Amino acid sequence: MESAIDLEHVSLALEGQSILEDVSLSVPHKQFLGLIGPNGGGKSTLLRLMLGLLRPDTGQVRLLGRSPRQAAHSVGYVPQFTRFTRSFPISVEDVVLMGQLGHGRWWGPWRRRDRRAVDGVLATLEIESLRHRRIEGLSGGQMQRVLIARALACQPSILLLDEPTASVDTDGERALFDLFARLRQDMTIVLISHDLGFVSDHVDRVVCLNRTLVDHTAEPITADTIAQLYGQQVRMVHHHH
Ligand SMILES: Nc1ncnc2c1ncn2[C@@H]1O[C@H](COP(=O)(O)OP(=O)(O)OP(=O)(O)O)[C@@H](O)[C@H]1O
Repeated sequence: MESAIDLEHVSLALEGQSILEDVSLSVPHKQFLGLIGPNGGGKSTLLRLMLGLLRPDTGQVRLLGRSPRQAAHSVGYVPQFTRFTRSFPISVEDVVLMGQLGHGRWWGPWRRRDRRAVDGVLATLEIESLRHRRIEGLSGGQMQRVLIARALACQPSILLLDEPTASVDTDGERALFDLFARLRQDMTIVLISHDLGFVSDHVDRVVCLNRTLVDHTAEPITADTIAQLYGQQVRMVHHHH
């Protein structure tokens, strides 16, 4: 059986600058993968390739054996929090329903079936009580859960998360990783983080991206390795729970 995600010799330059160079990565079904690396290392760009928002200059990206565009209805995406504007006067329910747009439904009044699907994801994220709240007034942790609920609304088999714990406190982080531990039973997860120590406690495998990709499956990750590869930007702190 093919992998959930397959990148073969992917290279990409943007505005004449090489961003990704000969990146190959195969993520088996239901693997929980941590993607780490310094600022500007190309992590978000790699997710954009998986989403079909960018195309590689050379090499190939396949999700579930198909092109990213063909597989889009099976992929949930949680953007970096800071890239999501919160100034719209819309409710939590509306944001979550938006997760179903582009997944085979036409714009128009929400159907009762759509709303019922939202019941399930709001319960999974334990945010039923926020359903009719405007998103402007939510805390960072609450908003992060809303964005994850939105990504789950299409019942994806691949979930891509760009720094989902960046704007939540330590308790919130722990709660999110408990959630990911449940979700990973049903889907493949790729999670971008700066925090190697925290991530490596929870994921199956860690890969580091700094224009080229280094797979740490085979070798133990030490603070020295990280410092040599990436300087001090990646934290190597083990959190004790
Ligand atoms: N549309 C674009 N045009 C030109 N350069 C871009 C574009 N998008 C990203 N870049 C550059 O590509 C590089 C990688 O950016 P990317 O956002 O993928 O890194 P990242 O690893 O996700 O970083 P961070 O941890 O800061 O989010 C950066 O140097 C960035 O300036």
